[in-house]
Amino acid sequence: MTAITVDGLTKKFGDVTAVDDLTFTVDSGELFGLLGPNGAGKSTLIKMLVTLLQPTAGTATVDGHDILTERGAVRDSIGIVFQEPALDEELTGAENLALHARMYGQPKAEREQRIEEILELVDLSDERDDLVEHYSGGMKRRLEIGRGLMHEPAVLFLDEPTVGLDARSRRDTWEYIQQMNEEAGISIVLTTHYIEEAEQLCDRVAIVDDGTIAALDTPDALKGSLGGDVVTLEVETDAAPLCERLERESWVAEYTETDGAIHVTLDTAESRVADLVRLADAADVQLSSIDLRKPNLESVFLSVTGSTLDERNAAGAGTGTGEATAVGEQPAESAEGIQ
Ligand SMILES: Nc1ncnc2c1ncn2[C@@H]1O[C@H](COP(=O)(O)OP(=O)(O)OP(=O)(O)O)[C@@H](O)[C@H]1O
Repeated sequence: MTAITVDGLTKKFGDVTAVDDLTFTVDSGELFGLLGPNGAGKSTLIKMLVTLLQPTAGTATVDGHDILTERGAVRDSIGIVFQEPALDEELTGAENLALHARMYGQPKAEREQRIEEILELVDLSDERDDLVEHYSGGMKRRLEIGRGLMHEPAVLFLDEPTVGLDARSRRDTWEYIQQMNEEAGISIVLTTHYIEEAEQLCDRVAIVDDGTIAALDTPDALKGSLGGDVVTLEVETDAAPLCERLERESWVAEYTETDGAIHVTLDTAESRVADLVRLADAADVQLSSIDLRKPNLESVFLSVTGSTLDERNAAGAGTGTGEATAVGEQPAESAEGIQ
């Protein structure tokens, strides 16, 4: 089943094309990541999918409902957690969830049971009656994610779910996101500019750059597209005899020789290090060091966009809107509020 279909979706702001003719699908139950630098167009895409922004062209369906013609049904089937915190700090955790449930018109009995389930899911049962102002950053984020799940949406949108969190809270939040995806079977679309987040968490990742999708696949397939791991052998003597032997090995995808080193591309390099050392011995070539590098999404980003994500983030700083629309604060183009 398909959770989301995106068909030629485009958004222009004056001369700026924030989202440029995107077409892709998200499967039901999938944890789908939009990875890209600040200003790539991720938030704009999400805002169109959750019906907060009107597309310039194209359309999409969410849980089978068209974002242009069935806005109410789309809104009933989604949960949203934006970058900007949208909790009432002067209420307790449980009260924040109750407020949300009342807005969705959940009956009291159902609401109370759901609040306890959600608090347990995000591990905040013991803090249910503490004021949110006393929560840590990670706890607030967990409560927000839980709140997005209160009305049992089919699809949950998370815009930069771990931005501003320390490394420990980030990892904890990843665990909760994964748990919700697996246990509640909910489809999740998240945006991130953290390589590791996309790599660790997502079933499939779309690399978004300048409003377009530069690559889309599972993290493993994206990394695999680079042709394998790279082992760099630094040599103290003439490399030629070793190159001759590498030429004959079927498990060597390719090798390049630079000054004092041979870079060998191959699959599952860790299982071939001993073979490489043996070949060097047999060729009578002295090695001074061996370095093994696995491709990561950073190298994929570099390969498909021509620059690193950090370079793009630095260049894009100030070009993005820098803020997400908080829940309830819809832009002028949106006719109705959304919670
Ligand atoms: N309301 C707006 N008016 C004019 N330009 C906008 C508006 N919203 C976004 N943009 C522009 O559209 C482009 C994409 O911005 P968007 O916020 O979608 O990127 P992003 O990938 O989500 O980055 P960030 O995480 O920094 O928000 C940027 O060039 C941005 O300046």
